[in-house]
Amino acid sequence: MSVESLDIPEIKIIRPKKHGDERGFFSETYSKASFADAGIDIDFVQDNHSFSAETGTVRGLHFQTPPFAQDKLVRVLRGAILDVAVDLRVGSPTYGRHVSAVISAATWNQILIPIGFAHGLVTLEPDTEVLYKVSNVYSPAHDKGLLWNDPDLGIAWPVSKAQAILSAKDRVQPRLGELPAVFHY
Ligand SMILES: Cc1cn([C@H]2C[C@H](O)[C@@H](COP(=O)(O)OP(=O)(O)O[C@H]3O[C@@H](C)C(=O)[C@@H](O)[C@H]3O)O2)c(=O)[nH]c1=O
Repeated sequence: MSVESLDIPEIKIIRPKKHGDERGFFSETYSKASFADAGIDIDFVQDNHSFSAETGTVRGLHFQTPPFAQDKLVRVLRGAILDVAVDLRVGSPTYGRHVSAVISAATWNQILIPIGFAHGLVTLEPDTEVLYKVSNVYSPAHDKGLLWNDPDLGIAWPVSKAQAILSAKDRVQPRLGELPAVFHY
């Protein structure tokens, strides 16, 4: 596998090897040992799988607060997403800034989003399935959001507000300036 840092260096793109043959392919999509060799030593405790029927489905931006904060390792089984991570760590040189990357079944890449970031995605194809590992259990009381189209974030989503398909809760999340300081650099 290869590991590459994005402009916010804590966010990594991981490309597992894909062994193709006449039957199809084989891939170690996660190996604790290989990740540890690459300096990524995270205990993942839960796998999440989401399916979005329509192109332009926006999920996020989401994070869980301590003591239930989560690292996330995201990949796409079918279709494609634009994945976005926003730095929420107060005191970070990249606080409030974001990175985005296309993650797709075709490229077989993954994105690692550590604790301290809000995470969101928009589907770029219909019938997109996302599978991601998280390092802490789901805690509804600690599950928080940030408004996906907060102008202060300046995220170039490929969908307009009118086109985006969102959950009811994600239409009304707080803006960055309204979030309490929960993560520190
Ligand atoms: C996140 C989560 C949700 N649920 C339930 C709650 C709810 O009834 C249903 C759908 O939840 P949501 O609307 O929060 O699903 P969704 O909007 O897909 O939430 C996800 O968005 C992406 C961007 C993330 O980063 C994830 O961590 C998660 O927050 O699933 C669980 O049972 N376990 C979980 O871990």
